[in-house]
Amino acid sequence: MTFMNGVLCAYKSGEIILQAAALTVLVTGGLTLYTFCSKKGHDFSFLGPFLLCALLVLIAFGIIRILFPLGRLGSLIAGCASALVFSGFLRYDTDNLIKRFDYDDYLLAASALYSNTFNLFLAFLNILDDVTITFEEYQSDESFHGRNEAYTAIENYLSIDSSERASKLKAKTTKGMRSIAFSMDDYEVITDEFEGIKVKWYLEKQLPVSQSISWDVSRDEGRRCYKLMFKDKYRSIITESYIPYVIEEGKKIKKRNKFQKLYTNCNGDDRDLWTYVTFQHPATFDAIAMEPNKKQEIINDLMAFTKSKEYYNRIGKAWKRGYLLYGPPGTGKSSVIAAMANLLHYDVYDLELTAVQDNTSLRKLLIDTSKKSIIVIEDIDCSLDLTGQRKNQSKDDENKDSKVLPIKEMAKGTRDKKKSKSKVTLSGLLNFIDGLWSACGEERIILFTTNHVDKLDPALIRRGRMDKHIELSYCGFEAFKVLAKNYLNLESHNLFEKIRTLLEETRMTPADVAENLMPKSPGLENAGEVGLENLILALEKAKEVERLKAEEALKGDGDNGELDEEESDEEDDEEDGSEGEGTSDEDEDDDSSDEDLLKI
Ligand SMILES: Nc1ncnc2c1ncn2[C@@H]1O[C@H](COP(=O)(O)OP(=O)(O)OP(=O)(O)O)[C@@H](O)[C@H]1O
Repeated sequence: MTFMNGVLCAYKSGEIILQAAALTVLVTGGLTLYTFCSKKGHDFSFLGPFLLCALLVLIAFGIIRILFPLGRLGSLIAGCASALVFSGFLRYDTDNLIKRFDYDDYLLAASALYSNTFNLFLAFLNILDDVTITFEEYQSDESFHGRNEAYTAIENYLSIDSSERASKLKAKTTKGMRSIAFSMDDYEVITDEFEGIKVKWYLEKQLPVSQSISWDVSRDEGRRCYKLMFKDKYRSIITESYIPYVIEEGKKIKKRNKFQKLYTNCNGDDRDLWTYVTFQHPATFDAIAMEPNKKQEIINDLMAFTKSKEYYNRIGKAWKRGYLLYGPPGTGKSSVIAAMANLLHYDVYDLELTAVQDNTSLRKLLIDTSKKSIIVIEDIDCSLDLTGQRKNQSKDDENKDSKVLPIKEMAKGTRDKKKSKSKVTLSGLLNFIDGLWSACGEERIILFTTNHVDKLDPALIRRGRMDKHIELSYCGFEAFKVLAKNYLNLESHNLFEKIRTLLEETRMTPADVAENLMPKSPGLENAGEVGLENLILALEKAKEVERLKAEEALKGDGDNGELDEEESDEEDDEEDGSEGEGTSDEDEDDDSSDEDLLKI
């Protein structure tokens, strides 16, 4: 009984235990005194049968409460009734001890008195009991594998400092998490404090009700629930402020601990649509060389998107946003994607269209992406042939007939052969972006990159599908300053002005600027100056090459006159035809283009 008492007290707040103990001492002392004082007066032996009946009723009520929990009111009634019954027993047993028991019965009388006092204490404990809120691990209305999000958040929240707060801990490593996670063990109690209010968290393990075979291993070993205990007077603070706070904090901790993932659909394994590796790209917006205003605009746009759930609901649109990043190679398109993922802490799904068999597979891939993710299709102009097939088909046939294939055509032939396996259509892709299926899952960013924005089908990149078009261009002076700060830790230098002039006169990608700035040997003393001089040399060289090219072009124009013009026209036509691209085609085929099979 003493042991049981100890266990029970461990799960109650100290204040309640003290109050219950004080009440017990008061009632026990008062009744004993009264019985002693009325030693010769009243005879309480008549109470025996009544108390026995009352005890049986109490036991029956207890069983009913186990089968049909009657909530707080039930425990209040049970507490008051048992306080009365055991006060009666105390009175009755003390009376027996004084008047009827002889020396041999004292042991029995002492145990009876101890048991009465203990039950009285329990009754008071029951009356003064804390409010308890239970958070089940699995909710009955959720899908078979669904875990209660609140339970997971609480688990994460309690894992902070749990190694100091709980005496028995569980340690686990989870795929995709940064470190070993400690959490309180079953039947452990952790005390927490919120705005000066003390609460207790208790982890209870419920044994499985049915012994039926389940494929879900985690559920076979029994479900768990967290019980939050607090005093009734704090009910509103706890339910309105503390619990939302715990859940919010728990989610943040999960986000902090979680590794971002980089998924790919090129896995060669039919079982999993996506396979992933840990996403560890270090790019941040601070390191992106770009006009500061433009950079800030992108950051603001992304942040606004993450907070726009209500807004998207109100206007009746799926909560997703399309970005088109375009610009020459080496201007930082991939780096911006990585910076976006790091800023938002989203997973990245790198969708390789050439590996998707058909529209159905594309839809399956979409459904299988998680929320809070960025779906990327890089170099979309290389993945898709967007100008319709009829013209290309005839061109392909022509190519097949030709005996000697130029290297470019041979390469294209191999690529097309690979592409022909895929039957993804433009309409399939458009549906992927903003069709009915695109609304499965929320908080998603769809991102296309291209080096040739002019070659893309307008339907693919119209506003609404690709909401924001971001051009990444050659390095300007502001972008250079970011690179100089990052690569050389230089914010100003007397060579900056010269570089500014050269950058205005010639075009160089941020990738090339970065490469020139990068110190070539570690620990160089004047690395900053050497880097800047390297860049100046490279810029002057690039300027000279551009000048020579321009001169040659001018000279060529003068020599060849009209003949060259005709030839170049023919070349252009050929090129347009062979690549299957051109705005006029798009216009002609505008309506049918959505339905056309894309060569992937
Ligand atoms: N705007 C930029 N800011 C900072 N670094 C850049 C920028 N552009 C390019 N770089 C540097 O150049 C390298 C290549 O850039 P990145 O791959 O992002 O260019 P890209 O435009 O995606 O090229 P591609 O079109 O060929 O894929 C990066 O590793 C990065 O270090």
